[in-house]
Amino acid sequence: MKIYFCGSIRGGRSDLQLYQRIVHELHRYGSVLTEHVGSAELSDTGEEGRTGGDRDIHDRDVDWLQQSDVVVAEVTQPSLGVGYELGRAVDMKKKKMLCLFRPSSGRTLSAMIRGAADGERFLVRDYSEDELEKILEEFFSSLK
Ligand SMILES: O=c1[nH]c(=O)n([C@H]2C[C@H](O)[C@@H](COP(=O)(O)O)O2)cc1CO
Repeated sequence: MKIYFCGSIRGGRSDLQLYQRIVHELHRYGSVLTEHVGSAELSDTGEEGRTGGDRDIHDRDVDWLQQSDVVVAEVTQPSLGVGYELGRAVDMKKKKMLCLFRPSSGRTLSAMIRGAADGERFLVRDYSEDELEKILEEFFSSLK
């Protein structure tokens, strides 16, 4: 199973430790194409210095998105890139998507994400950090 994980980079790295935990957990279910999202070496400037620059990052990520079987996104920290990835994935029709949001952040999730939930293919799940493992287990066992 190929998993595309979305998390904020240039939108801000305050949830980095949680992304690391999610990436670690996702390895139990398949290969994580976007492991770098959970890398402590990546700051909010992103993959600077990459040959091909932002165009290359964009094209590689859209390609990975196309290859992926499922998309898991941590959407608490608002990020243009994550919103864009989710919109593109919706258009790819057959992908199953899980968006994880922490109400304890005090934020209100964008209507364009919560309002896209259909309870089937596009899931939005409010959670607290201690529920993470259980929620991922439920999600991946529902795919079998
Ligand atoms: O350097 C990068 N590498 C990369 O893979 N991304 C992708 C993966 C993340 O899920 C998402 C983050 O978007 P943003 O940087 O706008 O927060 O975009 C984004 C950047 C920087 O925008």
